[in-house]
Amino acid sequence: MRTVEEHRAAVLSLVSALPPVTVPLSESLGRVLAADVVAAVDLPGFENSAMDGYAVRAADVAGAAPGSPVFLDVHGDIRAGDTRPHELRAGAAMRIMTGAPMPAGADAVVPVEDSDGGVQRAALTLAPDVGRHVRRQGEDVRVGDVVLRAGATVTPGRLALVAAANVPDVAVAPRPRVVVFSTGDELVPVGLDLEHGQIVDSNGSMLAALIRAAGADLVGVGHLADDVAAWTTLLERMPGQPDLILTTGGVSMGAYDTVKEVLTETGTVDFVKVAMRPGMPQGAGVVGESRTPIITLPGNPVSSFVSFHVFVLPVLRALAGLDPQVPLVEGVAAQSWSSVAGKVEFARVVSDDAGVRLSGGQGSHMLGALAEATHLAVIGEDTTEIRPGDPVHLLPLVGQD
Ligand SMILES: Nc1nc2c(c(=O)[nH]1)N[C@H]1C(S)=C(S)[C@@H](COP(=O)(O)OP(=O)(O)OC[C@H]3O[C@@H](n4cnc5c(N)ncnc54)[C@H](O)[C@@H]3O)O[C@H]1N2
Ligand code: MOO
Repeated sequence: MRTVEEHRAAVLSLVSALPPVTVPLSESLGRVLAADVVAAVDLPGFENSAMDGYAVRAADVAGAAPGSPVFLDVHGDIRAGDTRPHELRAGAAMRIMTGAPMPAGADAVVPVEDSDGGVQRAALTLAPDVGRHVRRQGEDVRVGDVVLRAGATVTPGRLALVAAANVPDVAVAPRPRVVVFSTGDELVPVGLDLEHGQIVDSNGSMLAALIRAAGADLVGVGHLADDVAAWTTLLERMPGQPDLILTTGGVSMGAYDTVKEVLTETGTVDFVKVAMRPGMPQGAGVVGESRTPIITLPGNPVSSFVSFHVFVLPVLRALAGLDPQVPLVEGVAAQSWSSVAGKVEFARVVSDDAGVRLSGGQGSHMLGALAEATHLAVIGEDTTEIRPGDPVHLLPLVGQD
């Protein structure tokens, strides 16, 4: 039997990083930056007022106070967006609006609330310190500063920073193109009437969602019956020019495990047992003239879900040029449970302030516990018993808040 690490290394050896893509900033939300972003301008780009009021020389209004105003002539208005150069004469003030450029010679702003609001001549009742209510050029960001590092995910706040830094396009990690095939004669699309013996193809919906949540592009999804001819045709003409093909089902020991039968014949896909629970039967290799990487996941829904997190997610990350390994987080067990010796167990758990608990029944067909889980608890092959208070390594689930 292969170890989890050995099989992960085997699937990772099938892929190499795709080149980064450049996208308009408006399309970058949620994407991972592939290069540092460098500011094209200072922020603020010029010295400007933080308040609606009067631009002054602080020295000209020293001594102003409520009840003992200083009177200054007002030499015009400066509005936000005014691109003309202005100069403040000694002993005068200019009305200025929030965001408007400070006139040369001014070094402070008196808010309009601390005045009589005069337009020709104003009574000012505040003596501001030098620099008061003035936003200095470059105090936030300097032109040439790295404002975001490669690897950062673009959030609305970061997007605002890049826009303000006047950078219209960003290099981001590519979205790998993935196709998914569910296999098995028992599968029926969701919403149709089920005959006895039939089930809904929930893995198709699940894997499509996982692929999208992992930041990849789903470029094809389908169902294949356990039919060798259909498979052979498909392998000759794979739609969607995918970077990765995923299948679920048909990889264990059954007499009708067609995926295994057809792909074994190609000689380029290995079927192995991995020392893990769930997710023991796995397959991986390349298919077709394009030698497209393929990962064949076991059909049991929980096995498929766990295998996605343990093997497919690192491959998608590697294709996107990211560190394949998602960091584990630490939790503390709040209950006891037993784990099988000799296999790594990926238990479906809830982890919150109350600690780590199993999220429900752990059968590899049990979707109830999957739906409630926040993490997979990674229990080493030598551990057979988890007790309350034990530290637990946790793999965060894709798409989980
Ligand atoms: N004799 C043995 N039998 C089994 C072994 C074994 O080693 N020896 N391994 C078991 C383990 S572990 C797993 S996991 C499964 C893997 O089976 P397959 O990958 O061949 O998957 P299927 O047989 O096609 O289906 C298994 C199970 O999952 C349901 N299924 C399949 N596809 C879907 C889908 N798209 N959506 C929802 N549910 C799906 C299917 O109906 C079966 O109940 O093999 C064990 N057997
Ligand atoms: O290992 Mo299977 O994946 O138990 O369900």
